[in-house]
Amino acid sequence: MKTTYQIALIPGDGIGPEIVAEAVKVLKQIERTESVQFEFSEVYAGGIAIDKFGEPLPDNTLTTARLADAVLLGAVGGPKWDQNPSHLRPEKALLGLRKELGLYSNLRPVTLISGMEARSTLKAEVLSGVDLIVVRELTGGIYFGEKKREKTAQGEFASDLLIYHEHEIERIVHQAFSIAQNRKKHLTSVDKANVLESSRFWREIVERIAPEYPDVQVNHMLVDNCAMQLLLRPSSFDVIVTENMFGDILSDEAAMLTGSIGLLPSASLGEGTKGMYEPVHGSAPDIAGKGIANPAATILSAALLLRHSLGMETAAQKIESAVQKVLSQVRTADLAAENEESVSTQEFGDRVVAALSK
Ligand SMILES: NC(=O)C1=CN([C@@H]2O[C@H](COP(=O)(O)OP(=O)(O)OC[C@H]3O[C@@H](n4cnc5c(N)ncnc54)[C@H](O)[C@@H]3O)[C@@H](O)[C@H]2O)C=CC1
Ligand SMILES: CC(C)CC(=O)C(=O)O
Ligand SMILES: [Mg+2]
Repeated sequence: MKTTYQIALIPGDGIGPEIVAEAVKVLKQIERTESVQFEFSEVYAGGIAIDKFGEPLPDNTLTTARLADAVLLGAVGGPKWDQNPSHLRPEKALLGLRKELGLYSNLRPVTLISGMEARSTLKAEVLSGVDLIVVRELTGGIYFGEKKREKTAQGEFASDLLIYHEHEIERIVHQAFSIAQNRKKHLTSVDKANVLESSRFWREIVERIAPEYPDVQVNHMLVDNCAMQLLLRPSSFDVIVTENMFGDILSDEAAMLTGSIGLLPSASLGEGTKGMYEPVHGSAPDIAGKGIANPAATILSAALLLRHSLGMETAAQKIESAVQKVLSQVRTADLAAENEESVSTQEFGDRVVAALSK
C-alpha cells in the first residue's frame, strides 16, 4: 500500500515554473521506487496571480497550501510588477504564505558540493570544511512591521517598523540550539546589538536560553562582522541563528561559498510537519524563459521536503547524492567556466532522474 501525500506546487514567476518542473520530475521518479504517491495541486501566487486574479495570494492558493502535506515553491516577483502599489506586490504572496502557515523558521543549509570549489569566489583552502546552516527567523522583524509613507510639512517620509516579540525570538532560538545539538554543537547568534534595541533583546534571550543547552557553545556576532567572517573563515561556522532580514542577506552571501545561488535550497518550518520548500534565490528575470536556470536548489528543496515533512530521509539522501553525481559530470550555465559547455535546466533534471533510476 502506497501512502498518498498532497503536495501544493506554487511555481510563481520568472524561472519559477522552469525549476519547479524539474523538481516535480524528480519527485515522480521517487514515486516509482518508494511506497509513496504524490498528488500535486498547482496553484498561483505572485505576479502571475496578480495578472490572472488581481491579487498576489488568492484564497484558493492559501487553502490549497493549508490542506497540503507540504508546499514546493519556485519564486515570485519581477520587473513587471515592481511599480505596483503595495497590496499588488508579488512578495506579499510569499510573506503571506509564510505568516499564514506559521512557518517561522527558515533553514538554509550551505553545503559544499565536491568539485564546485573552483566556482566559488574563495580559495579552496578557505573553503575546506565549510558546512553551515543559517537558521533565519521568517515571520517577524522588519519585513512584517508596519510600513508607512507620509507627506508632512517637513517633506515626505517612509518608515518600516522592526518589531520582535519575546515568544518569536524564543522559539527560533530553541530551534537553533537543538539543531546545533545534532551538528557540531556550535551556535553563532547574529545581531546588531551595538545599535538596535531589538537586537539587544534578541541577545538577552539567547543568553537566557543557553544554559538549557549546556553542550552547545554559543557566541554572539554583529551582523557586519558576520558578513566579513563568512568570507574570511567560513569553516568556523556551524549554526547561525538570526533575525529575518539579516538571515535573508547573509544566506545569499553564503550561497556564493558553494559556487552559485542556484545550489542553495531552503525549508520553511513551523510547529507541525507542514513545511514550504523553495530555493534561496529569486525569480531571476534576467534568465527566465531561456532554459538555462540551475534547478539544483529546487530539486534539493524537494529533498528537504521529503526529509522534514514526510520523514523520508533515505529518499532525501538519494536525491542529494544524485544531484552531487550529476554536478560531477555536467554543469548548468551559472556553474560553467568561460568556454565550458553547459547543460540546460531540463537536461540537468533529466540527468538527476537518470541518476536516481540506477
Ligand atoms: N523567494 C522568492 O520568491 C524571492 C523572490 N525574489 C524576487 O526575484 C526577483 C529578482 O530578484 P534578484 O534580486 O535579481 O535575485 P535573484 O535571486 O532572482 O537573482 C540574482 C542573480 O542570480 C541569478 N540566479 C538566481 N537563481 C538562479 C538559478 N537558479 N540559476 C542560475 N542563476 C540564478 C540570476 O540570474 C541573477 O543574476 C525580484 O522580483 C525579487 O523580489 C528575490 C528573492 C527571493
Ligand atoms: C520577499 C523576500 C523576503 C524574499 C527573499 O528574498 C527571501 O525570502 O529570501
Ligand atoms: Mg532572499
